[in-house]
Amino acid sequence: MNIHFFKYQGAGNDFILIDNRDLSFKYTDNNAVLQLCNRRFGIGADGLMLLQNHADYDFEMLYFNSDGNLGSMCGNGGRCIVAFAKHLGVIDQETDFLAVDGPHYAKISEEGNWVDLQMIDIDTINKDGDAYVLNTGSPHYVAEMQNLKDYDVYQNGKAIRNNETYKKEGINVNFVEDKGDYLFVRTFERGVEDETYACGTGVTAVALSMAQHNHQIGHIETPIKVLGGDLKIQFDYDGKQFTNVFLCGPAEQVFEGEISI
Ligand SMILES: N[C@H](CCC[C@H](N)C(=O)O)C(=O)O
Repeated sequence: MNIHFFKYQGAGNDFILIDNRDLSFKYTDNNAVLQLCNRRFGIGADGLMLLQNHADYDFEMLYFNSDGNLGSMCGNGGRCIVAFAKHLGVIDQETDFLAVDGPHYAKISEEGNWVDLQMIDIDTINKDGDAYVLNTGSPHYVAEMQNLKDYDVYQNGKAIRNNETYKKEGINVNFVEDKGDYLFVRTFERGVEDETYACGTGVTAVALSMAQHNHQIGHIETPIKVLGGDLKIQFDYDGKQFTNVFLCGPAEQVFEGEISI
């Protein structure tokens, strides 16, 4: 099968994008996604997304982790697929599309490389020891620490993701250092089973957890730095519920090509 693909990245979280409105890409076989995402033998990416038609929405997003399995919601992927939809002429500057965790509204800059993506409302944040655990479309564990720059995110993230509590379903593990003006975040992602340069649902989970932790109420804007760049989270918090949650950041097309599998 010959596949025409596009490569996108959002703050260094990188994805293969395929226009599958004609349903020509058959995804019954995990191995195809695994092979395409492989950084040595394929194109290389943290995940693969299909843009498909949907009767009630501008388009539907299907997201696979680089291990070949259908993932839960991917925030940076969501931002990238909005940029891709604009590139294809499927949308203009605003959209309502469908993802695995439900409908999402997003708006995109005129240049097509900055996307504000609305995330699901959140009303439950649990604790695991000192860490926060919540689902922002994907499950996340959030632990605060110092000297995050030098921390072994791979070994420690992997150990938490595979402990007795999380082993079966898996979890994305986020470490956060409060730098005063911004939060510095590093994430070990399930489904990639490695540290990635950014995780959109992860930094969203971090921003909400830190607001609860610091007893912040009202309209909150949280600047975030990750290994691959800068992101911003905006939301309203009344002490119980997080609403109008937006993940804002860059989404860039890197290249396009053909590959046969
Ligand atoms: N990188 C993604 C998260 C992918 C979710 C995946 N790792 C899973 O838990 O299935 C993001 O930007 O939100």
